[in-house]
Amino acid sequence: MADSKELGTANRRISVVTNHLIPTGLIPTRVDSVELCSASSMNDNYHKVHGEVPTHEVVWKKAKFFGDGEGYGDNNKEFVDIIYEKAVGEGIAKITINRPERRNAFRPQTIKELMRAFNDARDDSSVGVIILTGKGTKAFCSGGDQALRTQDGYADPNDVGRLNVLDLQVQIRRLPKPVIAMVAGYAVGGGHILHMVCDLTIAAENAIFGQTGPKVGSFDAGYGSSIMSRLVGPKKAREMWFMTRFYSAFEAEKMGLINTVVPLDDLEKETVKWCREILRNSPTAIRVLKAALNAVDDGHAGLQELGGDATLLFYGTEEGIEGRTAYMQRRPPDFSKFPRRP
Ligand SMILES: CC(C)(COP(=O)(O)OP(=O)(O)OC[C@H]1O[C@@H](n2cnc3c(N)ncnc32)[C@H](O)[C@@H]1OP(=O)(O)O)[C@@H](O)C(=O)NCCC(=O)NCCSC(=O)CCC(=O)c1ccccc1C(=O)O
Repeated sequence: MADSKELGTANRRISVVTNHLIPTGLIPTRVDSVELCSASSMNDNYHKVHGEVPTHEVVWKKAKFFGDGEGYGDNNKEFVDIIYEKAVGEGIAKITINRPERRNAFRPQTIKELMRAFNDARDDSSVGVIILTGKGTKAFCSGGDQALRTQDGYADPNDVGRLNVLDLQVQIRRLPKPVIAMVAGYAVGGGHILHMVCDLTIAAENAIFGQTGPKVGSFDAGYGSSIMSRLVGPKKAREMWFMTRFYSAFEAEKMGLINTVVPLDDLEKETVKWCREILRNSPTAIRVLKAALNAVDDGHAGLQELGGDATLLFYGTEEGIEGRTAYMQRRPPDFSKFPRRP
């Protein structure tokens, strides 16, 4: 009779073969592949060296602003629409939309606060991963607050119409750290788009995904259409937008819209585990990969982000330093010792 190690090896081989044979999208379910190839059954040096991801309880603390906090002082008690926290002793920031009575619908004020928090998390070099979530278990976010919708966007306190969520989408997309959407309950309308622009989505079993725009006289012809098409394919994206149906977490996972589904009670624990797993890896590698994964879709802006990372790395090389030093010393640079690599 085969021992568990042999079974594990056999399962892995079957998994490799089947994953090659079955076109992506037709692989039955995540559960099948996990059964075939469980990481815990792997006994190779890679797993011995890196070990298990720690699962101890995370401790959240209201975030102190890393920089000047733009008038928000040392803590964020002035935030009204969001809660901004950082994990004690680990590089995780958590930003929570805090309008549960409105299913976490956003208004211009919400977006402004979210942008301030994301900006701080970007600037704080102790932060490596950011979680975006909604307060409570009923909704991640239900999109723009329809009660405030005017003829030119969503009314701010001065009655000026704004669609500033579009700026937030760009900010998340360009932020050089992974942003993880942690979704319980509804992620619909503009809330659905917010999870799509995040790098990863971890959903609770009660999560529901969908676009409602064409029912309420709205649409997102920007990232909300193009990124969706990339995630689920052009046909399914048309279905989501044209039909305005809602999809369960399991359907969303099957469609490639999200990364994984976990029991509601485990949502934060699992999300933090994913954060810790990412945080063990090279921040520069993650940064460049995020830029690279977005580059083609984001056109010139995507190229600029990736190109900026190349410059950032080049500044740290002897070759880059020689150029600057020569300028400061008023002499021609000597690049002769630097290889012209094949
Ligand atoms: C989310 C629901 C399906 C949840 O249903 P249910 O659990 O039964 O709760 P309700 O009783 O409906 O809601 C409780 C309470 O919350 C209020 N509420 C919920 N959602 C909103 C909202 N979006 N705006 C305002 N208020 C909301 C609801 O009225 C209730 O209040 P009471 O006072 O207790 O009655 C369901 O709530 C639902 O369908 N919600 C609306 C979903 C929706 O259509 N959202 C708007 C989609 S359009 C959009 O988001 C555009 C956003 C945008 O800014 C944009 C514009 C242009 C380009 C791009 C974008 C973009 O990307 O975002």
